[in-house]
Amino acid sequence: MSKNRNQKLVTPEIFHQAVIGSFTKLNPRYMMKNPVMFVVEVGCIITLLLSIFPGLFGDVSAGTNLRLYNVIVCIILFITALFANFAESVAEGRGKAQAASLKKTQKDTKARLLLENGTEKEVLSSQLKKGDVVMVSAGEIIPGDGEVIEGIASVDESAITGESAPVVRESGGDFCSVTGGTTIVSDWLKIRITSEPGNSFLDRMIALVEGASRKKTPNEIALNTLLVSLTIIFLIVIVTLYPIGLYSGVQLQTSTLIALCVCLIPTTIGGLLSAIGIAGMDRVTRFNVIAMSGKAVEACGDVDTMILDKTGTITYGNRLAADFFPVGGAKREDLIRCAALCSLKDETPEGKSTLELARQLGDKSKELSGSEFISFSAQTRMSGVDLPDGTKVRKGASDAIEEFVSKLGGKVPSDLREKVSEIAGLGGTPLTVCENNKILGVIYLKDTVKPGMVERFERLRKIGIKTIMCTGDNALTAATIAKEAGVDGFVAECKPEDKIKLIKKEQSEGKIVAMTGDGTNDAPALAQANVGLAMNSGTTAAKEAANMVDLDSDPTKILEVVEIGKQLLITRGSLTTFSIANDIAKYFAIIPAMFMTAIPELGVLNIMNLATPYSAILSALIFNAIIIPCLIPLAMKGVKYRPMSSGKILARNMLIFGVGGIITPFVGIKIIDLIIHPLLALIGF
Ligand SMILES: Nc1ncnc2c1ncn2[C@@H]1O[C@H](COP(=O)(O)OP(=O)(O)OP(=O)(O)O)[C@@H](O)[C@H]1O
Ligand SMILES: [K+]
Ligand SMILES: [Mg+2]
Repeated sequence: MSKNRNQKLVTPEIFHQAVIGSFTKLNPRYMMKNPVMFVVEVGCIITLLLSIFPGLFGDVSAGTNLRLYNVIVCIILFITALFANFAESVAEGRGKAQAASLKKTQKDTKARLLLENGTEKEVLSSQLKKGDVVMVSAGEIIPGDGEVIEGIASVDESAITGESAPVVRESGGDFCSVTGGTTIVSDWLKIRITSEPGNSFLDRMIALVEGASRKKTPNEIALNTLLVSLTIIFLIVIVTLYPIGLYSGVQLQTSTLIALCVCLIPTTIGGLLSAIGIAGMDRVTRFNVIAMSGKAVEACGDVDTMILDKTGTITYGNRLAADFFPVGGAKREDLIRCAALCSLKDETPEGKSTLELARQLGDKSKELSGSEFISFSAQTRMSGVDLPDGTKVRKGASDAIEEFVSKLGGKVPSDLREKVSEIAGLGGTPLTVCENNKILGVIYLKDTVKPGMVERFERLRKIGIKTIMCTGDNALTAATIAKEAGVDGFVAECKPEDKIKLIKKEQSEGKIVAMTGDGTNDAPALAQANVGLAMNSGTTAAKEAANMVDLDSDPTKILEVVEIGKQLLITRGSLTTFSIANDIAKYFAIIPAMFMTAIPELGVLNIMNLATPYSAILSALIFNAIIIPCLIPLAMKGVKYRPMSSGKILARNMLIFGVGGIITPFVGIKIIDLIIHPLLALIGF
């Protein structure tokens, strides 16, 4: 995980940039995108005018310096707007810092383009087009995103993943994808470029972490609408207060009305909203996951169902051959020989380890010239070889082999089922081996459930997420592993298209579905899922279909990403509750103080016992401003939560942030009042 990524909330550099950003974002054209803060800015401009022409709107003052009062309100409003901009700039700054380190990787490098006549031509990496084929050898930088079409090499991807251990990339299979900017450490690769210039993975990643391509998410838009409605309501309240004041013999000054308005509109959440969203994406990036949009991160928070692969996700995935069991009276040597024969060219972990075990047991079978190898596919669930003499040797899922043998007129030995069940009962994968129409026996493939899985699924269950394990394995193995890992459900003998069916079924019940995938096979399912997390090592098709990519290619990462999404939603909900509760509390703090002199009965409501109306208003306004930077750390880090159902989380947070939101301003405003009242008294307020 992001070991070399900066974990500090704000570095001096980010702080510096954010201060500059706070001012440049004051541009009204930019502020308008955030209507709540725009109202603050308009208020600031009006009070500025009133600082120059105090009598502009016919305000009168009884004994106090009206101009000075307007100046003070104007300054506090200005600072409020700056604080909100600062929050957003800090969040953006963290992304920009990451983008800067990525950009270092993005320099133009030389590339060796292979021409059709077989010769090489040196070009710049920026000139490479989709479909070009390049040669890259040890020590050279891979000039663009692509797929390996020949060769096998170890690649240092630390430039983008921060992970220093090199990874193997090879043609075919699920580890054929390479990213521009990474370096080949040993051997060579022939690569077909898969991205157009300027639209590489790195380009898109930089744009995303910089926030350049950030769009408001549907939830943000909905919340914004709510905030705007509240703002309009409070504007109306303030406008009607003026005649009410006149009627009861108080002439409220324009600055007071503006101050009151700003205190009442939801500036806290208005100022922190985009920072919360950016921070959510940033937190995902820190886990070395690139989210293609804020919407994707947010969807994580709504996930109800998580679909996980068994092999490689729940288990280690390097299924190792552990033993050979002959059936139907076949000789063990024959079983081992055939298992080895059909694994000679099988590059899967299953194939490699079968061959290895066979060799350990003394097998010496060699490739016969003219043999035709049939590689494994998830569709057929078997692999094998057709020998020059026409003999067909296969290994694969037992039901697939049984069908294969039956078609050739063979019989299924009576003791096969028993052996298969025995292996499956241990959570292992049985691979049945046949030579033409004769079943010889079973290979026992062992795989282990990763440690800590039970706890992780338990956590997910508590937050109301259902986990379903998908596997191409037989039902018994699936059931055993599912039980051991503690998933809620499983689908056995699952083909790629079954995954899409499963996703669609869940979605038709109104569920939000998350899944991970690596191969091209997974691309349609990744696209269908609400949250699709592709492995960086996977094929380009899978990466393009997904809305998130894990640079570390760790399929279990989906568990963390979903929790980050949940945390984003909880943080936003909590701070919205806090903000609105705050505003209501301020109402009760200021109104009695304002009307106290004219309507002494209101004195009963003045429970806070604030010194003077001026002190009350300015204390509330100051509190309103400083609460924004005080909440930046919470907005960025996210509200801590314990795994429990959404309903419980909501109730708990309503209590903490709602009640807290009502109490905090009472305490805060009172303290500020105690501090500023003597100062105000000095200048005649
Ligand atoms: N190299 C192989 N040769 C022949 N058969 C294989 C090979 N690898 C796997 N199989 C068989 O095909 C089945 C399906 O494999 P597949 O990789 O699609 O799913 P899986 O690895 O069991 O599950 P998951 O979906 O979690 O990866 C396996 O259960 C096994 O019986
Ligand atoms: K407010
Ligand atoms: Mg598999």
